[in-house]
Parts: sequence; C-alpha cells; structure tokens
Amino acid sequence: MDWTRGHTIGRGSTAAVSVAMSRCSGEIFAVKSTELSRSEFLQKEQKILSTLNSPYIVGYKGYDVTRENNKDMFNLMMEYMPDGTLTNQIREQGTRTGNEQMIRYYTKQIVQGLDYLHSKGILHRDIKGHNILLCETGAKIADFGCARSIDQVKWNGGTPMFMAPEVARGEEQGFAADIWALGCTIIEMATGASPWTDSTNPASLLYHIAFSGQKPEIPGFLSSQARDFVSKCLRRDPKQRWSAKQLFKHPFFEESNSYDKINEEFITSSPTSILDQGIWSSAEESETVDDSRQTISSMDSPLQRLRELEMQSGKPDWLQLEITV
Ligand SMILES: Nc1ncnc2c1ncn2[C@@H]1O[C@H](COP(=O)(O)OP(=O)(O)OP(=O)(O)O)[C@@H](O)[C@H]1O
Repeated sequence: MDWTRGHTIGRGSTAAVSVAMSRCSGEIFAVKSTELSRSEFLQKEQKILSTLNSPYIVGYKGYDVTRENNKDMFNLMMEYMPDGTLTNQIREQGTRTGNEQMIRYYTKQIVQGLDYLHSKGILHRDIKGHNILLCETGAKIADFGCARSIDQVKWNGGTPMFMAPEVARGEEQGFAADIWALGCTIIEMATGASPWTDSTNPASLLYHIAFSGQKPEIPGFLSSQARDFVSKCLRRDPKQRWSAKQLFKHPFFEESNSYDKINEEFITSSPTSILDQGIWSSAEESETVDDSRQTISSMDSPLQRLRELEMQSGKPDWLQLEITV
C-alpha cells in the first residue's frame, strides 16, 4: 500500500504509533513503527494480529518496510482508533458512582474480545486500560506485543499491577490470567486508580500478589451484580476463575445497554475529523522511538526478573512496566 505518515499519536516502549493515510483511497489508519533491526517484538505482534478478525479486536491492515531518514522501518498497519485509550477516557471523564453503565458497556466488549482470542488459543497477557482503545463503536483490545499462542508460552509476561497470582509466582500463564487482568481493569474503570493501591515498589507488589492470599479491593459503590462479576474474575485459584464465555452470560450484562446513550454521555473527546487537525504537515518529521523496554530472556520468575531490571537500570516505571519474553 502506498501511504503517507502523519503525526505521532502514541509512543510505547517498543514503537511509535502515527496516524497515516493511503495515497490511493484516502483511508486513514494507524501505523506502529520501529527500526527494522529492533523489530522482533513488533513482528511477533504483526504475526498474531494478522490472524485475528473480530469487531472487538483492533483491525489488522497489513505491514511493510520503509526507508525513512536513512533507516529501515518495520511498519504494522492497523485500524485507527480515534478516541484514545480506556485509561485516558477514565481520566478525562473522572470517576463517579454513576459510571457503572460505562463499565458494563466496555466490559462486555472486552469480554467478547477475550472470548474470541481465547477460542483461537491466544493469550493477550497484557490486558489493562492502557491497551484498550476506543472508537465510535466502543472498545477494542489492542497492543498484542505480549500476546502468545497458548502452546508457545514459554514463560510469563505482563504488567505487574495487573498480574495474576499464579503468573507472579512464575507458574502457568493460561487464559485465566487475562481474566484476572480484566478484573483489575474493571477496578481501574470504577476508581480511576490502580487495582492495588498500597504497594510502593514492584518487587513487593509482585510478592504481595503472589503470596499474600489477598485480592484487589472491589469498590463497594458498585452494584451487587457488578461486584459479583469482578469477584468471578479475581478468584486467586485460576481454575476457579470464570472463563470469558461464562462471564459473557453473567447477569451483570443482562440490563440493556444502549450504545447511543453511552456514546453521548461518555465519548466526548473524538475529533470531528482528524484531517482538520493539520496532521499531514508533520509527515516528514523524524520519529525517534523510545526503545527503553528492557527484556530479559532468562527463565526466571517475574519477581527475579524484576530484581534484575531494577539492578540494571534503577527503578523502572512499574505501573506501566511490561515483562516480556
Ligand atoms: N490503532 C491505534 N489507533 C490509535 N491510537 C493507537 C493505536 N494503536 C496504538 N495507539 C496509541 O499508541 C500508544 C502506544 O501503542 P501500543 O500500546 O500498541 O505500543 P507499545 O509500544 O506496545 O506500548 P506499551 O509500551 O504500552 O506496550 C497507545 O497507548 C495509543 O495511545
């Protein structure tokens, strides 16, 4: 596809994401790019995303390699999601007791996305508000940088704050770990805060998740059905946790959920047209990618690996830190 790069709309630890436009059709899409020589993670993401097709997963549009500013760039093209991340949406809207309708609406879509992924044997391994993107039809799961096929998971990965107890202990990482992370994400939606609020550093947080026997606190202001739903996600024993398929039938979703009502009330930040924003003027800007994500490919547990990371680079940004192999 012949396309033009627009301005940067997001930066992760491994790649920069820009808006882009097809020169032939004028179609707008998002492109996640990094230098070809450092594109191992992005290529893994591309391979997984290319096998997926669901209204609840960010759409795959192809990949290519371009030469920009004397560098070969690997580009993953995706559906453009104009309304940003769920985390940003929560921050913009603020939290309030009345937001359960929004929680139900987005949660239902994330559950459908997870059910689809799991039915294809794929673990996302990094479900959190930051990796749920929004558009006019609601929420879609994005960022497959940590995702793996169930038969290829050699070791555990993810973000400590959203990590299931069995993952923190370095045991199996199955579909149930995504469900735990979903429970944490619902708490994030309800409170606007992290699911674990009293931990001060990642190693003690992981230790706490792994061995304390505790769970994140489920907000008391949620309805009993919502609290029951979250409790089914946050069972410490992964075998007792409900699957995405079971959760989809939970009474929490029984109440009808009008998209128009939700959209009017909660999605207010969408630009009228991204072409109005003058984005194409910056198309020639060079994008420097924050490539500070550090990965350790040893067979250590997440806790051991975290200690290695801390020793190598001082304290990482542990709220967002991903541990990947
Ligand atoms: N398809 C998209 N449409 C619109 N914005 C996007 C899209 N994909 C990513 N973004 C933006 O770019 C940001 C970074 O993307 P992404 O999380 O996929 O990168 P990453 O390098 O894997 O980041 P992380 O370090 O969080 O894993 C997102 O938080 C979001 O703001």
